[in-house]
Amino acid sequence: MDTNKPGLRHSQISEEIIEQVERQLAEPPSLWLNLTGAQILEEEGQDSKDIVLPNNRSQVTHIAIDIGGSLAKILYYVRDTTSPSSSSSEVHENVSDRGGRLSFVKFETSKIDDCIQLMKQLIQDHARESRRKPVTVMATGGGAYKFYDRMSEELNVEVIREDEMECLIKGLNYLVSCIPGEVFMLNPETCEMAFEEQFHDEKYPHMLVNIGSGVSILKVTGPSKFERIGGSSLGGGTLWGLLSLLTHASSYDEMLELSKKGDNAAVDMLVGDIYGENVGYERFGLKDSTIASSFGKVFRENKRLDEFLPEDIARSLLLAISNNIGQIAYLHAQKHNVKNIYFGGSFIRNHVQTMHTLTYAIKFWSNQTMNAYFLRHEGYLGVFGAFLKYARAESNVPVPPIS
Ligand SMILES: Nc1ncnc2c1ncn2[C@@H]1O[C@H](COP(=O)(O)OP(=O)(O)OP(=O)(O)O)[C@@H](O)[C@H]1O
Ligand SMILES: CC(C)(CO)[C@@H](O)C(=O)NCCC(=O)O
Repeated sequence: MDTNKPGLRHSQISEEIIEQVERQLAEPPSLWLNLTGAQILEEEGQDSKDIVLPNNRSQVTHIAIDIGGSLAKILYYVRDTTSPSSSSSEVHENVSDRGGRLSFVKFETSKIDDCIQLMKQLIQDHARESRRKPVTVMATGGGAYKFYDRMSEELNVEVIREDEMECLIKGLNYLVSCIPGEVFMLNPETCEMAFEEQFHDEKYPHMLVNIGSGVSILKVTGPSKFERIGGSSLGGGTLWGLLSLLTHASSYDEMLELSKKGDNAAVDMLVGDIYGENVGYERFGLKDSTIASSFGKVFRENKRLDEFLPEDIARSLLLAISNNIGQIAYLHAQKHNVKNIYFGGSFIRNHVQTMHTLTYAIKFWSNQTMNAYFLRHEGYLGVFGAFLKYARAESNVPVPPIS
């Protein structure tokens, strides 16, 4: 393990591995649930631009939504007639016992109209069969309160609100315990993913660092026992907002793409910029290539914004925010005596550089004693938790029990 302090200018990650990992994590896969188990369905994911609505053999029976400050995440449950292991033409007779598919879609919260429209369509398709029980919508996140009246009126169904932190923890604990292949670690040297069935003996306590618009840090001591031990307003919304001011990128993914090509040393002040090239402050583990001050070089360069490369700015800001969150996470874990840290929230977007920075920070500061874990459905913990609360109460949704 490299002993350099986090915040190094470059990380030696092979392009090939980055591509490999990011291809594998491109979009959150659908899940299949039935009474005896749950699994990830490895197939093309969906984005709001190419949503495939269920066909008429299937029924959307449950919808959950998590409306945050930046993104609204929808999950819909389709009681399907085909099992994942059968060919698409094979139809099972006893449909109600077969289980069903959970699909995940996200929208920008600013496009809440489109989001409500999608739910409306799913509900209307379901309602065509008058004998069916009406769909109930489970809503969480701040928007469950902000848009409650609108959703109730426009959807014309019961909307049940659930606390966002409770939902996050329910979703996390279920995904970790019940979905094989959901949780992974990143090798801090090579960035290869490591999937293991059992990462650690002690299930509790663990910590969730949820990086959404802002950051919430939760200590979890039991399946539904947790406390919010910290937070930070420097989160995903900060990166998204500042990069939309400072670069021409029009989407979050474009910003992440830019950051891959940048050299943050063009804007960050490195230890070597202060001590002299090839001279560091080794006595305290500060190499010449360590970032001494994020964006610290900008002022003395005396250049206009358009004279800096957007790629360099994107990389610098992503590193600054990820390092800061990694360090706060470590400090909270140390203070609360927690070894295993799960990182969630859409900020991560399964982006290798971000996961690497977080992993590196945790490993370095804890002297290798703490672990950083990531999840394939990182941005969907809350919406999944909201669904589980309802599914549990409803006997007709086959959800395998938590192990
Ligand atoms: N397609 C995207 N568009 C915009 N932001 C994205 C996208 N994908 C990932 N992000 C990042 O994810 C962040 C939002 O994460 P998430 O959905 O977990 O939080 P939220 O629920 O909106 O926020 P909060 O919980 O703080 O209310 C954004 O601020 C941005 O940094
Ligand atoms: C306000 C919430 C909880 C909304 O999800 C989130 O954005 C957050 O945790 N923000 C950080 C607030 C703080 O602790 O400084």
